[in-house]
Amino acid sequence: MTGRFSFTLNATDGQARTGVIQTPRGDVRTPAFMPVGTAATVKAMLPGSVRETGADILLGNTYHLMLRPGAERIDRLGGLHKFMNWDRPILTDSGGFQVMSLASLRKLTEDGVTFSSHIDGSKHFLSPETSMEIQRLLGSDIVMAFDECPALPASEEDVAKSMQLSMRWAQRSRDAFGDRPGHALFGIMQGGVTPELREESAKALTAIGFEGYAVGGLAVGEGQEAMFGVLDYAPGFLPQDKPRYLMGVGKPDDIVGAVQRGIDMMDCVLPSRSGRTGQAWTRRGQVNIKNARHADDPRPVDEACTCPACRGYSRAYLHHVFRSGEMISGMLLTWHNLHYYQELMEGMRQAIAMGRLDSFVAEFHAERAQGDI
Ligand SMILES: CCCSCc1cc(N)cc2c(=O)[nH]c(N)nc12
Ligand SMILES: [Zn+2]
Repeated sequence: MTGRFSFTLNATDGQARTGVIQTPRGDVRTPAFMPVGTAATVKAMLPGSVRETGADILLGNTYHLMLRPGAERIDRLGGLHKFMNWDRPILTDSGGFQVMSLASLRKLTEDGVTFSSHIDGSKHFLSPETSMEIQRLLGSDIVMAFDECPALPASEEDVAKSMQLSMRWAQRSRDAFGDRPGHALFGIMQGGVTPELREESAKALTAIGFEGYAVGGLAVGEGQEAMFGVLDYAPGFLPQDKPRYLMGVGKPDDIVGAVQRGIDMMDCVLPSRSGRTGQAWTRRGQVNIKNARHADDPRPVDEACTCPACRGYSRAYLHHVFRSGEMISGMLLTWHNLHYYQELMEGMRQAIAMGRLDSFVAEFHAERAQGDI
């Protein structure tokens, strides 16, 4: 595969930016929302359907794929793109975050993390070097540095120690990544909610040099106010000419606020996970389709939505198939939610390009304030 990885900023509006990440497997329009395909699938969706919602890039998980089916097996079968039938860009997380949230019997040292699989209890080891190798075997286009995301609550001293470990791991990730034209390695800023630690982390990562920079250590229970408090300054510590990725975010209003504060890329399981539980995200807020009030409602979830769920089905039908536990229920609402998220991103990209993000955001909040009808 030939071609380069590059990022072009096309317009700014306040702190917000819109641009394009060019990769050999295709362009990623920013600000971008990246659906999560944890175990080589965006749950309840075909790859072609995910593309139809407007997604330019998907996420994969080193932790899950190394445990099952195994990175070597995926490599032997032609890599993750071929394996999951998605030929556009894939970003993979480095695994440390998932180890700390999913695995058992974890032992963290300077060298890396040993842990037991949450699937079968087998023993594994992840380090910057093994994470880079796994992500190379998967063939992902954007590789994340191996980091540690401290669980809350954590003292400032512990957050500082954890961030400094992650910065040493960032250097080791860079060294192990090697020279891979067309592929990108992103560093991950840590530092909790302490400006000085965030700045120290940004300086360390910038000195190492990455093709993009993530803001990690957020969306871990700190709440939107604290998260926005960090985003009011942290993106500004990062290089202006490189993509900024806020990990694990979020609800639609989190995403809008993050874009306003200079974030270019986000990912979250929320639209797909909540779609499987009957939660629809709309311009007018959340709709719990399992609520009895929808049992006889002939209207679509959102009259203005052009997704297959809204074009072809009533709330009454969706209510019925969720109540009956039919597989189509999660398929339809996952599709609707991802479609809504991508429409929100396209709306912000256009608004930034026209210098009217503020009025777009005002309209976004005004519509949600009306609530569902
Ligand atoms: C497929 C999931 C990607 S985002 C996972 C994630 C989510 C959140 N909230 C934080 C972090 C973090 O600090 N570091 C890393 N590697 N990942 C994080
Ligand atoms: Zn819809």
